[in-house]
Amino acid sequence: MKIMKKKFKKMLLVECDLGGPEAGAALGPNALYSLLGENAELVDVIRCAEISDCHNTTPQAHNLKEINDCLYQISQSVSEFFKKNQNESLGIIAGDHSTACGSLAGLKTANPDARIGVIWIDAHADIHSPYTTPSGNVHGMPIAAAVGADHKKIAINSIDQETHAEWEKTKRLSQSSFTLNDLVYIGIRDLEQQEQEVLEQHNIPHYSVSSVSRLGGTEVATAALKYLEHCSSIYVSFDIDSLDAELVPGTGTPVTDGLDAFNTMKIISTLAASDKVKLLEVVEINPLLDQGNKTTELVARILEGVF
Ligand SMILES: NC(=[NH2+])NCCC[C@H](N)C(=O)O
Ligand SMILES: [Mn+2]
Repeated sequence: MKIMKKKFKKMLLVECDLGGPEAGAALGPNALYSLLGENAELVDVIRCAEISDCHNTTPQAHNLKEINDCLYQISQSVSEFFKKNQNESLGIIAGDHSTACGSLAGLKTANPDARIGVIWIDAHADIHSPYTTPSGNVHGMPIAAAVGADHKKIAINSIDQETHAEWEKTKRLSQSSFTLNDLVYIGIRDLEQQEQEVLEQHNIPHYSVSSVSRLGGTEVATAALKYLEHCSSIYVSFDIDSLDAELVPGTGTPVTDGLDAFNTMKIISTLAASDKVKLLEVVEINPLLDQGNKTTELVARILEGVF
């Protein structure tokens, strides 16, 4: 039997569902981890507060106070890992997408001089701020937090004092780990007007689902890596709602007309093969919404050979 050498053998779990519309995504990391087999080595488990314990005093960014506590822990854990294991890679399985800016902050802290590129595989652009969010859900905001953007010129919300104070803290914790010049999207198809404007203004490249079907996952991933050629480290965020809604019932914000499993597997394996890809994060599995274990099992299969 051929023993495959998996790139992301060391795993961090982040159990958080404070950033999405409902509870359950905090159970995703364990559900997926339990399918990975004994080769996956756990480096840390970070548990965020439970929704029922949050007072939600930040109406334009729900539960942001508790999410900030979580971001701090993630950033510490990730930076410690990379300081100790300079040439290694880390896999993260997180709950909702709100904590991704914490992972990026950790990578940045460990390598302050690195120019970090980001490949964001998602149905959504997740580039809102509390000033532009339609829902107040923080899982729609991690990119704005990571780059330190408010988008005040295109605001639709005025934000209260506490939301303001916590958002300032989120941006501080996120440490401007990268810039919008070093971002590529794959699979996005459900964006608000404000997000469209930000993407156009910054000329952020995105590969649509139809371009992935036309060109193939390998070619798209290769092109994304090429676009980020000048970056020294790359972070990949894989939101499972990038996949077609039919394939992933166990996620909080499913969107139709998404990626197929084969091309997604090609994208992930091509990205993972790049030495520059240091962090691969998988998010938004919600076992409470799943049909049996259909979603988690599919994601585990997509990650086979990588995680
Ligand atoms: N990571 C996610 N699933 N994000 C969904 C965001 C949906 C919508 N754009 C919002 O901000 O509420
Ligand atoms: Mn997302």
